[in-house]
Amino acid sequence: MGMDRIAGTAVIDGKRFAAELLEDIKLRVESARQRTGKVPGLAVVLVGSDPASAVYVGSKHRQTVAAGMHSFKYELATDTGQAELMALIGRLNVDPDVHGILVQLPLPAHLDAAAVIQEINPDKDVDGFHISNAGRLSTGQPALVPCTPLGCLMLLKDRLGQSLSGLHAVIIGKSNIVGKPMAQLLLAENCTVTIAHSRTKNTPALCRAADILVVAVGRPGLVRGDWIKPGAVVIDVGINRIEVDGKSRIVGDVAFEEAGHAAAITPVPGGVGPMTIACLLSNTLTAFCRLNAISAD
Ligand SMILES: Nc1nc(=O)c2c([nH]1)NC[C@@H]1CN(c3ccc(C(=O)N[C@@H](CCC(=O)O)C(=O)O)cc3)C=[N+]21
Repeated sequence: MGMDRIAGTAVIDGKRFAAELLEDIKLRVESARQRTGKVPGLAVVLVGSDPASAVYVGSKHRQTVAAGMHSFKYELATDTGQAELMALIGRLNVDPDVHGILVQLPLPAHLDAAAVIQEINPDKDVDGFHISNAGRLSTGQPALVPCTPLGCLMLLKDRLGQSLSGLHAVIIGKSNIVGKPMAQLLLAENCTVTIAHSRTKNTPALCRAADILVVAVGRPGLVRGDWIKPGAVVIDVGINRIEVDGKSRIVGDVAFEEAGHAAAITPVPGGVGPMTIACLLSNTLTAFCRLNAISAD
């Protein structure tokens, strides 16, 4: 995989990996279309007008179409009620042209996001947020896996030569969306997994033992150079908007310029972010193939 270097450290090019994955998905979408006469379809539901969410949803729409899939966008008013949203999910669950359903988070505060997610047909839950998919992942059954940790795992395997067995992975962050599913994926790869979080007492010392360090907290520069073991692979999931000299910039959770002794690190932007969207499309194709009982390639 293409990558630049800072000193001896490889900068993992997630943007390029995601672009290559998209090309591969495009070929497999065409193959699936020829075998079934049908086209995979992704429905994205956006409630309200959060500008960042609108940008992400626009990007998802463009890439879905670029991969040869159908994209259905539902843009609902901020004051949409719970019942109305649940009814829409109910219709998408049984719509034969829809194979993936994504409800953009966060939802406005008056809506019960957990209830909405549990309403999604688990076989169409391309975010992998449904309890059924979380349970499937943690018990080793075929699941739809949350996109961000799935993308992180792909980058790690590409970097470390597929087998992660026996490596010590430390994950900072215990969210249902990144930290916990990341831990399950790495356990399934036979890593030794430690999860650190805001109440962990000796996080820097734990990190210094990590062969693989995954950081998903949302605090710019949290991880300093001396938290990183020489030769470790560092995956920075953070996306933080900060002001530098009056300009808005996006940075991760790792002090990137202090990581010169890591073997490799993902940059922000251009690392994990683009992989999240590529994995969403990959999950939509996976869902389509399972719903149609065909193989994925
Ligand atoms: N149901 C749901 N599923 C999601 O997957 C979901 C969501 N809700 N809500 C919001 C977060 C955020 N998210 C990102 C996807 C791609 C980039 C991405 O491609 N970032 C680029 C560019 C960043 C930029 O310039 O804005 C990068 O890191 O290089 C970032 C963030 C998906 N999310």
